[in-house]
Amino acid sequence: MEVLVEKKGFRSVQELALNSENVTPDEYIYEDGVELYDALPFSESNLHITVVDIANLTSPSTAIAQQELQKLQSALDSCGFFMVINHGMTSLFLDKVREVSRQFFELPKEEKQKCARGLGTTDTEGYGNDNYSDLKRNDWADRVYLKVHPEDERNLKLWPQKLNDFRNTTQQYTECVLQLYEVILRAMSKLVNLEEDCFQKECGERAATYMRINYYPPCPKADHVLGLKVHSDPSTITILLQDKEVEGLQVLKDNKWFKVPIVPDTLLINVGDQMEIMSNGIFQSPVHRAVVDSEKERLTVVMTCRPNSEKEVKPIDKLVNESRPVLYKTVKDYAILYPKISPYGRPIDQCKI
Ligand SMILES: O=C(O)CCC(=O)C(=O)O
Ligand SMILES: [Fe+2]
Repeated sequence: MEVLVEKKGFRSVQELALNSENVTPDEYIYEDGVELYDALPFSESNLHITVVDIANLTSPSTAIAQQELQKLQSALDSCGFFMVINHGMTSLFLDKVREVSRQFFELPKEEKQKCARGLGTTDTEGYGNDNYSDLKRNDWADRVYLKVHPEDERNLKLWPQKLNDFRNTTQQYTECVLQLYEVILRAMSKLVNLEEDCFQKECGERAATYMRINYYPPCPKADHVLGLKVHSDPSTITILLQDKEVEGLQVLKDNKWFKVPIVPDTLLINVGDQMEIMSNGIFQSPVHRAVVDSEKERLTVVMTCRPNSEKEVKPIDKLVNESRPVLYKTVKDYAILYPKISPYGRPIDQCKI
């Protein structure tokens, strides 16, 4: 397995960072520096991101829930990202999720390789990175990408065997995330005056959740590489656990890049492309990217929730009318297909009618 992976060019960024003797290979380098990438200016200020209180959102008091819904609305209108508090997960538990994720990257190379992804472009699950020889630039990151739900569709041979707590913690985290997911989808349905379970129904039975652990080693040329290219997420929504100390996520707003600050104990949520399609463009998926640090590693744990890959996803009928005609084509298995067609920026632009 290892030989095959090496022969076909899998090169872990983690190893590269250790062995590079301060030389960063060209295929990672943006010559003009990442601040100028796409000629979009960079703001030194942090983006203001609305904090939504899940306890309020689910409060039996209509007035309290309504007030919180308005906050969610303003977050979705302003940048498509929001933070949540009172989500039911303790600080200690979130630390545990980060810890088992980090432990994966501390495993010996041979152990990590046992979980290596296949090499086909649709074999995305497992350990590796998304650096293909036909891309112009590589990302300064390795990742582990695993289907965590539905449980009987887990590909357990790609899960690390030597980490005792990995499976339990991931199981627990998945359960918590699925609950949160439901609360958010219900709230978003309410915001567009649909039945509360409408978005969930649109995702089909056995909708999928994937966990993606992003590991960004430090890079001596940090201001000339990207940890993750400019993209929007192909998910319905994405639930992101940030690194505890090291910032790196940036969001595009009004043609400027803004830093997303770390707020302890919150989770960060963003709209994905398939929600944009279902909502007929009422909710928009934000464009974002990750930068890396010159000295410190960074780790994020991302849960992407998305429709069943067999389900046709299209704008919901009730959100189509004379003033808002159908804006998107019907798609199927979007999360696999579209990023391959357009690995930069917003593949969803190709679904616009
Ligand atoms: O690591 C981050 O901050 C961003 C991760 C991300 O955008 C993704 O995994 O889709
Ligand atoms: Fe993303």
